[in-house]
Amino acid sequence: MAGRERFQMTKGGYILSLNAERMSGCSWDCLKRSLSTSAAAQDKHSKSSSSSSSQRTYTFKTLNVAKPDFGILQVELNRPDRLNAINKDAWREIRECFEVIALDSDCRVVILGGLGKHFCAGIDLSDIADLTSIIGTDSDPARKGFQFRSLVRSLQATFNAIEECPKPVIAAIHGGCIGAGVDMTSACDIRYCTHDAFFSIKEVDIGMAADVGTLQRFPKIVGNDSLVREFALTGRNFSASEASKIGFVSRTFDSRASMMSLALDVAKKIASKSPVAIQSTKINLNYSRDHSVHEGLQNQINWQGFALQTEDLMTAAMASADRSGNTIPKFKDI
Ligand SMILES: CC/C=C\C=C\CC(=O)SCCNC(=O)CCNC(=O)[C@H](O)C(C)(C)COP(=O)(O)OP(=O)(O)OC[C@H]1O[C@@H](n2cnc3c(N)ncnc32)[C@H](O)[C@@H]1OP(=O)(O)O
Repeated sequence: MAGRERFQMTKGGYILSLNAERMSGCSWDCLKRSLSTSAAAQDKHSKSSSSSSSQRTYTFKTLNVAKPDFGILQVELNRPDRLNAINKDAWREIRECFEVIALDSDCRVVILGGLGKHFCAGIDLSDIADLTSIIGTDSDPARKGFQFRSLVRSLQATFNAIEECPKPVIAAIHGGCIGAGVDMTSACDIRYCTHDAFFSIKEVDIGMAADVGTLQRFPKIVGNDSLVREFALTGRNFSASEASKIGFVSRTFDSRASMMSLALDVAKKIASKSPVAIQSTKINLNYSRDHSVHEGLQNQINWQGFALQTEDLMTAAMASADRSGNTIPKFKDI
C-alpha cells in the first residue's frame, strides 16, 4: 500500500465500518436478511445523500480500498491467508462496497485486485456446511427450496453490484482465479492478468453448477460455446494464455507491478473523460449485450434524450478541436 492513501469520504454517505462490526459472526440466514435490507438502506441513502452530513467510509474487514489517483478507487480482496476465498463477510462487503461506489461522485473508475499469492480461491470452503445447513432443518422440501432460492439470489446480488455499478471496473488478476473468482471477474468490464494466472470454473468439483454469474456472463465474453462447456463441465484449469486467446482477458503481463501500472494508466485515461460519456457507455453496452440490436438502439435513443444535453459534449468537442493538444478538458463529477 506504499504511496497510496487510505480513503475516507466526509460528505453524504455511509458508515460501513459500523455495519461490518455489527454483521461479524452472523449466519447465512442472517447474511441473506442483511443483503436484502442493504438494498433498501442504500436506496434510502441515495435519496438523502445530497443533504446528508454523515460520513462515507470505505472501511471493511475483507476489502482494502485506496485512492491511487484522481477519480480512481483501488479495491483489493484482503484475506490473503485464505487466498481471498469469499466468506460470508466478503459476500456482503463486496456488494456494499460497489453499491457505495455507484453513488460516490468522486469515483469514476475502479481497479479490482487481490492481495497475496492468488487473486481469489473461490467461495470459502469452510462456509459450505453453514451454507447448506438449510437441508438439516425441519422445513418441508418446498420451504427449503424457497430458502435456497433466496440465498442464491442474495449471493448473485454481490456480483450484480459490480456489473450494475455505472463506473467501469478493471479486474487485475494474478495467480489463481477459481470458482467464484471467475463469477466475480466475469461481472467486470475489463480483465487483465499476469502470465502466472490460472482460472477454473471449479464448481462441478464441489458438486454444484456455477450459480452466481459465470454460466450467464462468461459465454457472452468468450464467444466459444464448446470451450465454455469444456471448462464448466470439467472444472479444469485454464492458463493466462488460454484466457487471452479466447478473449476472457484482454492483456497479459510479466508481473503484477507491470499489470497494476498499466491498469492505473487505463484507469487514469477513463477518469479523465466525461463521466456522463463513460457511464452512458457502460450502461448501454450492458443493456445491448442482453437485448437485440433493435432494442439496444431504441434504448440508446431514449438515453441520448437526456445524455446529449450534457455540457460535457461542448467541453470535449472544443478540446478535441484544439489540435495543439493544449486544452485539457475538465468535467464535473456526476
Ligand atoms: C451458492 C454458492 C455460490 C458460489 C459458489 C462458488 C463455488 C466455488 O467457488 S468452487 C471453487 C472453490 N474453491 C476451490 O475449490 C479452491 C481450493 N483451493 C485450491 O485448490 C488451492 O488452495 C489453490 C487455490 C490452487 C492454491 O494452492 P496453493 O497456492 O498451493 O495454496 P494452498 O496451500 O492450497 O492453500 C493455502 C491455504 O488457503 C486455504 N484455502 C485455499 N482455498 C480455500 C478456499 N476456497 N476456502 C477456504 N480456504 C482455502 C487452504 O486450505 C490453505 O489453508 P492452510 O490452513 O494454510 O492449510
